[in-house]
Amino acid sequence: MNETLFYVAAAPFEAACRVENALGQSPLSAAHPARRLHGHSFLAKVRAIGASSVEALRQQLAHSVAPLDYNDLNQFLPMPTDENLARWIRARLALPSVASVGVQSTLHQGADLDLADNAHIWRRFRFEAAHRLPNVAPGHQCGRMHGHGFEVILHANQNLQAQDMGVDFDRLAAVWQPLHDQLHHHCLNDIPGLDNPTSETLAAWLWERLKPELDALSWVSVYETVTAGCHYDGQHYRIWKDQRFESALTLSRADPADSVRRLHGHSYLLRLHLTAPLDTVMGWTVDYGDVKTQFKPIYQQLDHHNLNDLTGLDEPDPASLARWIRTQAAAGLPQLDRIDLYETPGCGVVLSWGEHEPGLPV
Ligand SMILES: Nc1nc2c(c(=O)[nH]1)N=C([C@H](O)[C@H](O)COP(=O)(O)OP(=O)(O)OP(=O)(O)O)CN2
Repeated sequence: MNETLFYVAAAPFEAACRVENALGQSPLSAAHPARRLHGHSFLAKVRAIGASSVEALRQQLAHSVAPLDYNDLNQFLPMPTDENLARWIRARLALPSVASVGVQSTLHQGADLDLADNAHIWRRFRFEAAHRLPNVAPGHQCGRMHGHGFEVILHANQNLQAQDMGVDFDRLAAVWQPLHDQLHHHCLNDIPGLDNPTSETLAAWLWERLKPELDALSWVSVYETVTAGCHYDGQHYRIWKDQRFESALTLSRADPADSVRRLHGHSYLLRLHLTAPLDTVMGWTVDYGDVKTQFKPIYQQLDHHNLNDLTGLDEPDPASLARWIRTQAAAGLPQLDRIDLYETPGCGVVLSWGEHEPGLPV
């Protein structure tokens, strides 16, 4: 399977806007609050195939959004939807290697656009519920009644066809609301169809109910905990498990003037993605706990260590480190097909070699 390496970077900016043009026209309803002057802590994101370094890409993105910071977006673009902002930043970045540019206006919603204006619109929701997994082995922690603050992301994919806006975030909220009412402050095991409420079962249950309401729905993501969850697209289950490690490094091949040649460190975030068919008895693909167990020997080499001491890794730049992790994890985690490795929040690499949707941006 071909491997794709994306460099990813993020840059924040604070800005005011009004989602209507100078003529008072807007894709939003007349009473929509976003038509009033308001502000957001925006986050711009870029994903590029090839960059001299993650930091270079971050600096290019930060430079591109700098004029927008503490400014009025309507002075820069007539209709400052997240989609148009992504287009504006993409044009200013002018990097041939860019795969997508995203803008999120809040922590809970955003739009990512590729070069052909294929848009990925997403919005995050949350509900609080109890559950237990009835088929796990005796003593497994998830067999006990417990609960989570579950988070769900609804993803919609469409080509924008030059429109200012794709699927309205409010539309995502509207289709979500009846499901929130069924799930929030309930025990999932009591809900028909959720007698074995794994992340996988829940993602498929949500998909079946939402897809007829929203044709553009492309994925449903269920965050069972802050470190683990499942994406489902009507056919494929893709789970992830996050690991954090604290490591020191020097990058001896960097430019002589670059401070990363000095001994420094990062709090890394590693997201392991696995694709596997559903085990219909367990209701899951691979137990998150097993992912953690299989990864433990690798984790122990990474966490609170100097990455320059790792055997078989010449230089611990994020791309080389992600490839090293892929090699080390292959035997224990054969279902692994993507690794996201962030050195700093939003900045790192995505290494993908799976068959299905390597580009899912979140
Ligand atoms: N593939 C799945 N594996 C597991 C599921 C699931 O739904 N699908 N569910 C569970 C448990 O319900 C559990 O609550 C979550 O598991 P885990 O990530 O192991 O939880 P931790 O609190 O131990 O997470 P850490 O952040 O690693 O401490 C189990 N597996």
